[in-house]
Amino acid sequence: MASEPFLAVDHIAKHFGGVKAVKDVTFTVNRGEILGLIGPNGAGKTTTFNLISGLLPLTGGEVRLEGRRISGERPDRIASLGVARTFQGTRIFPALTVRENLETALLARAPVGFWADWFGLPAARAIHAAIGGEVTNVLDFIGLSAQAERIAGDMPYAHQSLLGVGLALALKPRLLLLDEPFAGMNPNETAGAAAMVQRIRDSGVTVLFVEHDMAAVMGICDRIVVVDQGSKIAEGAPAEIAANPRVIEAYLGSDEDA
Ligand SMILES: Nc1ncnc2c1ncn2[C@@H]1O[C@H](COP(=O)(O)OP(=O)(O)OP(=O)(O)O)[C@@H](O)[C@H]1O
Repeated sequence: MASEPFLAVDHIAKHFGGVKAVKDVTFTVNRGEILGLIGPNGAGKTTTFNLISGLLPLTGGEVRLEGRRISGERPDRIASLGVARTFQGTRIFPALTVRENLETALLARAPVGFWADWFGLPAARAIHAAIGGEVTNVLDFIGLSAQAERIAGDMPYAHQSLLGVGLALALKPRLLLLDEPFAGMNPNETAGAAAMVQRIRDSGVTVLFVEHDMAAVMGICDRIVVVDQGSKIAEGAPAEIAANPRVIEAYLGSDEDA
């Protein structure tokens, strides 16, 4: 029998009452690849992310990470197994600085109790010192070192989006789900963020991402899965997808301008 794929999305379905947001979608993600999940508005992409990360219960099917069923587990459990994600519109702490955002994410992961932290016990100090180094690394990785002391909510959206990626990276994931990482970015920012996604993959993290910027998707994905109206309509290398008549029709038949 072939060995289990890194991530197996196996006949998943999600119905919201009468709305079949995801009907019967199956695909796999190989370890170390960048897989793009694309499709017109309302195709079911974000719902698929929510099913993989455990934010929503499945109506049918299952999701496995290295052969182990993760669907049905709580989102924090799935995160602790190495699956981190970002959100459309970002979920940063807008009143905190960039550094404080990352410290908060790293502290949430570290085994330090609230009271030990509060009283500045030596163990907590040691953890803070370790976290300082990690914050520096993540800041460097997401290209926000110069913005470390800025209030996150005051930054342009593109920078907030990078910080969202940093918060996910702070969890030291093996699989990173990025929901529209290039939204609201100009071409220069998109190029920088695309290079960052490739660096993330090169550091050993498998990446699954949803994105509307077709040039960026075509440029950095190893493979692409296309969904439309809750169903998978195509899967393949970027060049195959770009030439696929069903994909072209799905996009031309929608209001999508991407
Ligand atoms: N909580 C919900 N309750 C009811 N319907 C929902 C819910 N979430 C999503 N839907 C519906 O499910 C379908 C798929 O939505 P989803 O957000 O997954 O699409 P998407 O491909 O991510 O779209 P977009 O590109 O616009 O973000 C849509 O018809 C949407 O209206």
